[in-house]
Amino acid sequence: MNPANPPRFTPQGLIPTAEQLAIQLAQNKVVLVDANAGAAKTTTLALRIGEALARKLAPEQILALTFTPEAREVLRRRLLDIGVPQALTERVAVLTFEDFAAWMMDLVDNDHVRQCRDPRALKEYALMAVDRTAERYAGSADGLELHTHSVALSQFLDVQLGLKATMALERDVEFMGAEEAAALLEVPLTDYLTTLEYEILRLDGGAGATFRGPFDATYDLACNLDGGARLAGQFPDYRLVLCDELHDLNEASFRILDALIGKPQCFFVGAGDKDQVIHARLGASAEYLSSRFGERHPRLVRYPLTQTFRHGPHLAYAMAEFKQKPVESGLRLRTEIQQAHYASADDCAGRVLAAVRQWQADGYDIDGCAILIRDRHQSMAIENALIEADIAYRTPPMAGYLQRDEILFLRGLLAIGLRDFGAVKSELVRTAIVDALVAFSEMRFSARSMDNFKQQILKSPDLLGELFLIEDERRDIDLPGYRDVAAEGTRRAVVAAIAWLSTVDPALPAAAVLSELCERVQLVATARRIFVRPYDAGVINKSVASLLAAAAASGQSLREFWAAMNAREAFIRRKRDRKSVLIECVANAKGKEFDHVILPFLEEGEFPHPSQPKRDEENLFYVGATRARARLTLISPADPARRSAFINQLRLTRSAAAAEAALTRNERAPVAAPSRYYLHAGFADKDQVKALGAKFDIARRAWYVENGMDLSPFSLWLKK
Ligand SMILES: Nc1ncnc2c1ncn2[C@@H]1O[C@H](COP(=O)(O)OP(=O)(O)OP(=O)(O)O)[C@@H](O)[C@H]1O
Repeated sequence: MNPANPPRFTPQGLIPTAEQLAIQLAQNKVVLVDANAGAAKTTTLALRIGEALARKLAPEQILALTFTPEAREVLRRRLLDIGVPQALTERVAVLTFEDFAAWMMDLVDNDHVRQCRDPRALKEYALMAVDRTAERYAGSADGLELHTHSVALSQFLDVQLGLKATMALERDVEFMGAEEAAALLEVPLTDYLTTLEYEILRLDGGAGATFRGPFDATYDLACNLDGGARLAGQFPDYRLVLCDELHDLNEASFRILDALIGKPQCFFVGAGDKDQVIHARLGASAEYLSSRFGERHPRLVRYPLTQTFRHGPHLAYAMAEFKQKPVESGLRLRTEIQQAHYASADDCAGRVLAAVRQWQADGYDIDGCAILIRDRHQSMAIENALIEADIAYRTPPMAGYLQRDEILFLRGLLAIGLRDFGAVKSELVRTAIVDALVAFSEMRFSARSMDNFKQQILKSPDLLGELFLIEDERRDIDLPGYRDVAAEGTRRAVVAAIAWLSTVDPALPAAAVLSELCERVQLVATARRIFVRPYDAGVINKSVASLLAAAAASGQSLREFWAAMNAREAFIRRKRDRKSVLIECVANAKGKEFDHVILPFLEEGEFPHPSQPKRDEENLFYVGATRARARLTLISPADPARRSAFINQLRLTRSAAAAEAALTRNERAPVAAPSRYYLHAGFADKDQVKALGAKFDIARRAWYVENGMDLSPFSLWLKK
């Protein structure tokens, strides 16, 4: 520490490490913090804010940005945790990018911009954009594939989001044809043209936004700043801007940050971990951390945060090996890394179950246990094993295996064939089944008639089969060549398959009936057509394969299997209030932490996924493994040749030896004494404690005594 520049802010409850202190005191115009997972980025940014407040910066001149509302709440909480009083914390602008952008856009918006948080409302607009695209380009653009089912609309909404996040729509394509522009931007032509129409609708042809979906405010502000930087002039006078989770930065949010940092009086501190960049599809890229900031601000200074507070040295050192970077842990915690091996998918599920049971047997709460899967198709065997063992589990809403689109589709067919849709109890699942039937049969509907049908179905589930009778209704406008011949074939195949299914004896083995059903509805070919990304289509094949395997393993008849499937769903719903194990996709676990993390299916072909960039897969594994606090269980094939290469990359033998030594070191390290003792002295006591030698901490609004002074005169006010 520089004696000429001692810290003025002393946090409550922790003693900053030398690395944290360096960041707290940094006075450079642009500071980038290269942080490891769990290395207290958020706390450190809060320390920097505390220091600014202690140096009498007005709280209104501080802006702290996050990417998610959850991260925003954590940062607010951390400010309070480290002792910034509530009244001061409330005056600091801690906002998501989207909050900040919406606030700024409000200065130029028309009245009544509709905020669409509900994806259903966005789908309405997406449908209107599809119609406009059909009207405008149906005759002129080759390769136009306009679909209006829910899967196509979701994919379209994803693509338009990606185009905005990367600011690709702002690229100069003026002299290019649409095909060429779409190829340059690496998106399907149909989605590109539909995005253009969607934006015309949304921005009322340039008059101003009429509605905004998620991320649109950020995008609109980034566009505004680009087009002459009109709003930058109206930004509040921020002297300190901070940003958490910089690894989620994309081009649109980068441009907003850049405009903020561009103000001469503004200082910036951002923290991120380039190894946690996993949202490449939303335009997140390690480039911002590694080079873009540097290009814009050649004098930026980097500070490391290597020490993790989440787990002990065993996991810290394994991750250091994995990522070939320094990771340290000062905790006296033996984070265990356990391994188990399996012969088959069912066996893998059995090992997961054993790991959960061991955790319980060791006296821990199963609420703290998370099974993090690479993809949803992997959860079938695991969910079944947990149900059989009567262990409650939770998944995010509609994210269980039985609620995957392709499984909902098959469930819908079975419901019609067996005339038993009433067996599906949840209304949410029922409407999702209708959506899946429409999507996988490549049917065409107006949104209104779909909604009517769903309403009816909720009241009389046995009408489900009628879905295929109303299909022929035209959309609101007549669109010749709107869908291709293959899609027409799918619908016919589905109708024929349903007719066949209703003649099948439900006492026949489920596995045989289901595999014939998949053939008859051309499930694989259809999936390939309706899912634009080959990756998604591939996951569907695996998912259907696991359903067939489960049916075969159960030895059940069709009727029994159908009943068991619905009973399973009811089981999960019933158990929702009990303590439960979490099943979640690794990508969605970012930013969270769990006492025990179980990573199953660590095999080549699954994790890393062969079609995805190696770096992304490595980052995903790193994110998953670093969520663990006390225990990490890695489950991989018994055959070493089939094991995920990630396991070897952890160099567990070597890292464990170093970790043992570090743990001993941590256990022997003296507990550092606090540098100050804070007093419970109110306004009425101020003259008295001041006369006794206490000092006032302006950031914490509290009186304190320096370490080393005689504390006995202060015993009345000493905090425990
Ligand atoms: N110097 C310190 N000494 C002890 N504990 C600390 C210290 N700094 C932070 N912590 C604790 O570490 C925990 C994690 O901190 P924080 O929430 O800031 O991490 P994070 O930013 O969420 O981590 P990640 O890097 O994964 O985003 C908190 O409980 C915090 O109190």
